[in-house]
Amino acid sequence: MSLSILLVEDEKNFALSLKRFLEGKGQEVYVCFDGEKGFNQFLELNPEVLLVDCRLPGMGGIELLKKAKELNPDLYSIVFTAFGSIEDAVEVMKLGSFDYIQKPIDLQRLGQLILKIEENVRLKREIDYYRKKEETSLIGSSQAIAQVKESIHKLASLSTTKTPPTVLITGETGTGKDVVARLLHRHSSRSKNPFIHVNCISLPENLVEDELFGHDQGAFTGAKNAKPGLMEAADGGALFLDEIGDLPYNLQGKLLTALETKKIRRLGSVKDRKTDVWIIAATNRNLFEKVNQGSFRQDLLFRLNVVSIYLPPLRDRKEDIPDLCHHFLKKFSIHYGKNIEGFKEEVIEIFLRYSWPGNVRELSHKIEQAVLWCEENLISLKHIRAGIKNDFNEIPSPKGDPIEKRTIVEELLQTKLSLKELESELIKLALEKTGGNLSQTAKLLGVTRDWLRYRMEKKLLDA
Ligand SMILES: Nc1ncnc2c1ncn2[C@@H]1O[C@H](COP(=O)(O)OP(=O)(O)OP(=O)(O)O)[C@@H](O)[C@H]1O
Repeated sequence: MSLSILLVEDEKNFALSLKRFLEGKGQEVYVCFDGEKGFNQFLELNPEVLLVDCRLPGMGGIELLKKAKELNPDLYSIVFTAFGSIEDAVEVMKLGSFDYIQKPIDLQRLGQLILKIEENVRLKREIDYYRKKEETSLIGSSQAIAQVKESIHKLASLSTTKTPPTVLITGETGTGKDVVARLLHRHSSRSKNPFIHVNCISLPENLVEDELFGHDQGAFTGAKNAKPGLMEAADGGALFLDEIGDLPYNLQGKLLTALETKKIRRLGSVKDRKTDVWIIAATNRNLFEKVNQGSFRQDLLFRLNVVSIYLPPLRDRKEDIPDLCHHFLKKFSIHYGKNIEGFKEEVIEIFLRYSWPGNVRELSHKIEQAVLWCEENLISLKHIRAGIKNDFNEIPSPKGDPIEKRTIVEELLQTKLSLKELESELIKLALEKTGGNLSQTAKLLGVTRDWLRYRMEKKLLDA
């Protein structure tokens, strides 16, 4: 594991020799020679460790530390001083610095401190990971989900020191591709190493290459320091390339080379670096179609598709809906501090009839919204439809469905509007929807045009 370290030290020769020493220990070190620039660099890099000299031109080391700690209280810092004043030492430790050491620096001691920090950072990453792990589980008892779980376990049992085969996860949006990618990593022998998620669609095209492969110092205007890319950051772990279908064509070749040679080359570099990254890719597009259209490389598709996992849309595995409903109900009840026991049967019935174009994500949002509105023991249709006009009001309902009809009528009765008022409101709304066209309004209401005209005239007479 390598730490990202920012070193702010005005003695140039000392700073550069320290950089070499730490890089020799496998760390990524960025150097600045004055406080002001050091702070700007800190804002840009957000390093895990700050090594800073107490006395600096421009902004002093203690002030820099104070500002950096305000922005990132988890930052590890070690402060150097040539003067060894007790007041400085007290202030530095009060600011939560990891240590304070006097110049000339004892490199062995510094090396040990860095090792300790590395251990702490590793632990923190693991804790964060386990926290995340609790949040991730693949719910569902359908045949399709059972098969996906089997694939995850098969891949996990390949506890090999070699890089596992590339996996391509396909399925419509919201079907759980991200969940599967995380589970693959979590159950694999790489679970203690990073899992890095990159959404190829959200990266601006000109930045994708830099993000994935990094750059060397001076690779382009503004590249003041070398920066490792995400392929390097995921070394030993997994890189999840989400929406891979949107990876720019010119980078597809570079990714293919990286996959085949297990080496990457930073922008502006002539040196290849070895990487051991498990690539998991996902897409909701048909990549074979993209190959036919000439926007996706066939050789890359074959390279990615060594193992493929398909997540069918929720409408094709409706038996998962009850389990998912209870899972999300529990999750959001805890989150919003509610005590809701379950769903009225009518809710599950209607959920089973809906087509869920947004898949599990849409179901999860729907339940979150219902939990927010519900102040009773059970979630009923009124909570599902509450408050907002949304697509869900258009759930296809087989004509004459007794449960649906009864629920609507019950809701209407609760409004305490008279039959006359209801009729009048219904006609008004239908007229609005058809832009005042009588024939269409009559059709919408399931009545004849003459009947509609008669009721409207009567309404005018009654008024
Ligand atoms: N089987 C499942 N069990 C539990 N939660 C699930 C399941 N499938 C999806 N989810 C949840 O649904 C939401 C959407 O899932 P996810 O982000 O994995 O979908 P996706 O296929 O990656 O979508 P996109 O293509 O839009 O990125 C997430 O909150 C996820 O936790």
